[in-house]
Amino acid sequence: MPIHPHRHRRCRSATASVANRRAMMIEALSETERADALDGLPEWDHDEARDAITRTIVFADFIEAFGFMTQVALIAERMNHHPEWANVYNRVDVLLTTHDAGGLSSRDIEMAQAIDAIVEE
Ligand SMILES: C[C@H](O)[C@H](O)[C@H]1CNC2=NC(N)=NC(=O)C2=N1
Repeated sequence: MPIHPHRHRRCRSATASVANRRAMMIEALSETERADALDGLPEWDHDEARDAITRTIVFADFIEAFGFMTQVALIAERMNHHPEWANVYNRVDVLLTTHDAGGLSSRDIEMAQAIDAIVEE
C-alpha cells in the first residue's frame, strides 16, 4: 500500500531527540577524502553537479539485472541508504549520493563497495 504523499513522515529525524539526531547526522566528504575514496573505486565516475558517483552496469539479460537490483535493495534497506537508479532491460544506471548530507558521504563509498562486490560475483 502506498504511503500517503502528504501525511507520511519523510524522515525519522523530524521527531528524533537531539542526541539521536546527532548520531544520525552525516557529513559530505571533503575534496581530499572524495579523491582518496574515488581512487579505490575505478568503475565509478564523479558527477560534479550532484556531488554523486555513478556507475552503469550491463548484464547478460533482464533477469541478471533485476537479480542484482534485488540484492542491492536488501543491502540498501539494511543500511538505510538508497540508490537512485534506472533499469532498461539488461542495463542498470546507479547514482549514489547522500541526501541528508547534500553530497557524497562515507555511506556512498560503502554502498559502492558493496555494489562492486555483487557485480564481481
Ligand atoms: C528517513 C530516512 O532515514 C532517510 O531519508 C534516509 C533514507 N535513505 C537515504 N538514502 C540516501 N541515498 N541518502 C539519504 O540521505 C537517505 N536518507
